[in-house]
Amino acid sequence: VPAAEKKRWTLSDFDIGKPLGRGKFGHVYIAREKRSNHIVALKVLFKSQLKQSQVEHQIRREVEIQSHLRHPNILRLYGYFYDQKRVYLILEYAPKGELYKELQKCKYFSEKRAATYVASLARALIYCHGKHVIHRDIKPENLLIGAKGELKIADFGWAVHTFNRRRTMCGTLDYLPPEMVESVEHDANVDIWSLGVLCYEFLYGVPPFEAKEHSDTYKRIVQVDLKFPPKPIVSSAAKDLISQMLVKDSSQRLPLHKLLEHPWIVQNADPSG
Ligand SMILES: O=C(O)Cn1ncc2ncnc(NCCc3cnc(NC(=O)Nc4cccc(Cl)c4)s3)c21
Repeated sequence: VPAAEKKRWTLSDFDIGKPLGRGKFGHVYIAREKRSNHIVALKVLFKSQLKQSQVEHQIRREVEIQSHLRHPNILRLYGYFYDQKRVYLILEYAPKGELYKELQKCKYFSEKRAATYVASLARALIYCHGKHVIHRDIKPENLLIGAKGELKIADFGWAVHTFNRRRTMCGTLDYLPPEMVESVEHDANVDIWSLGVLCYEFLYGVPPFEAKEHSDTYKRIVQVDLKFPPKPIVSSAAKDLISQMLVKDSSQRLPLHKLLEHPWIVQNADPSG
């Protein structure tokens, strides 16, 4: 709906449908824009909660960043509006829902499915990095599934333009690379680390540095305490790729364009993504 982006949206422009999920800051509903009959997802955020979490600036940055991103594996944010108490994000609807629920159901993915997802995410991140945007919060909870089973990166609430890198801590610890856990300067290579963590979790069903206590996860990340369980059986090519991504020195991580040429990706990823 390109032309409509300039327009001032209000709640009366939409028929609201069933709730799709409830996040930390508010609920997501399926909705239909009345004039175009276009189906969207509407995320409703309470201003009170945004204020007390001091994340209003992040919403504005997210809208600004997302307004320039157009990629088949990035969930569109068409626009936003607000009323007295709430802020509404108008989002592309992902008919097959949340990836993490799919991962919980399957326990772990086949190498073909994992490689196809990782390749599509690598292409989306190459696109973002080309626009000096780093996502910084790549994890199963922020991945949705489109109508054709393709992955869509959602929630750029933690994304930044690389010229103004910030040291704020993100969501769950599991996905943070050493430089963010040690809160030193970080760059686009943080997304390569998180993609490596994601690839491991796709194949084993658990993230690589999981531990009971936060402090133990922190230690395992900064020591890059990477171990591959004996079960499920995973190819050495997959382990080789993961080992080249989960490298402490961010400049030594396998660049994303090299990832797309890695034998495990070439042999297992479905080119259509
Ligand atoms: O996820 C579900 O519950 C289920 N679901 N199922 C299908 C489906 N189709 C589309 N979207 C869904 N969900 C919304 C995904 C988001 C995209 N972008 C976001 N941005 C954001 O939350 N920003 C934000 C919030 C609070 C503070 C700050 Cl700082 C930033 S959330 C869908």
